[in-house]
Amino acid sequence: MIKIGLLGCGNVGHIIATHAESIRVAAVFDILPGRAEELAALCHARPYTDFDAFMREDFSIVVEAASVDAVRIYGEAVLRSGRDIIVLSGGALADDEFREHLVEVAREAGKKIRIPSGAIIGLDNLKIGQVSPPSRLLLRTTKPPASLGMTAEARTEIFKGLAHDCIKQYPKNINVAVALGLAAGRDADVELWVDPAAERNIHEIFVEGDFGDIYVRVRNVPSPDNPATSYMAALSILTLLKNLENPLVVGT
Ligand SMILES: NC(=O)C1=CN([C@@H]2O[C@H](COP(=O)(O)OP(=O)(O)OC[C@H]3O[C@@H](n4cnc5c(N)ncnc54)[C@H](OP(=O)(O)O)[C@@H]3O)[C@@H](O)[C@H]2O)C=CC1
Ligand SMILES: O=C([O-])CC(=O)C(=O)O
Repeated sequence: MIKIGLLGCGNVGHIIATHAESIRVAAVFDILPGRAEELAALCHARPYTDFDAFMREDFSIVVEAASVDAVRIYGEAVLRSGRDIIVLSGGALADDEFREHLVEVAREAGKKIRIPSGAIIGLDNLKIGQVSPPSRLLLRTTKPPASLGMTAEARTEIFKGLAHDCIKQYPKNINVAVALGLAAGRDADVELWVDPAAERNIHEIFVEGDFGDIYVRVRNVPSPDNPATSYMAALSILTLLKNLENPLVVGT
């Protein structure tokens, strides 16, 4: 059974810990002691607020479900310790210099940085963009005001531009756009909308290229404990973990 270290004891951390059937959560880490202890008790793991002590525990992979900052702070140390890392806050990799450095560290250590599909569908075959670059790659995200931590009277576009700029302004809401770009091999265009009539976190993906065109719409149920995060993101990590050691690999 794969043993994981969970970095981040918030909403996704809870879903992973309470649905961990094919994996064992050996240790959990968070800035706040109360959060780490509460989650550890739920899944019979050891709680840590000291990162070095957390890293001395016995696990082979770290699951990051914390923040863009956490990836920047701890990513390198995880890889250098000889563990793979699953990065949900993939927005951290929008910074070219940081991403290239982290990838180089992973290469030297013989370890992997895995970015799950998270709150969207289809990162697997969007990788065709690395072979045949898309002429259009747009993510239109619409969230209810609560998911964006704001109020709004009417549907309003609050950002239009490139993913690597959007993630700086909305690091808790648009990691998917950076993941999309990393898969397809070019920075995605992003429109971010707040809509008081929306009840779900909606991601619409538009792609055009030599192959034809794609339109995908994902209407995600917000997580009960953090409406910014779609419930699907936690399921995506659980699924990635469940398949890690499966010899049959489905998807590009
Ligand atoms: N790629 C994708 O598709 C998606 C990515 N995400 C991202 O996944 C991450 C987790 O989401 P979610 O669980 O809902 O978020 P939560 O805010 O509910 O939980 C994150 C937890 O990690 C803690 N944390 C943050 N930074 C650090 C740090 N530097 N060191 C230790 N602990 C830290 C937080 O503490 P505190 O509250 O004190 O900051 C909090 O307890 C977020 O970054 C989110 O944006 C979410 C959905 C989809
Ligand atoms: O969960 C979502 O809908 C997307 C999200 O928050 C992110 O990508 O950071």
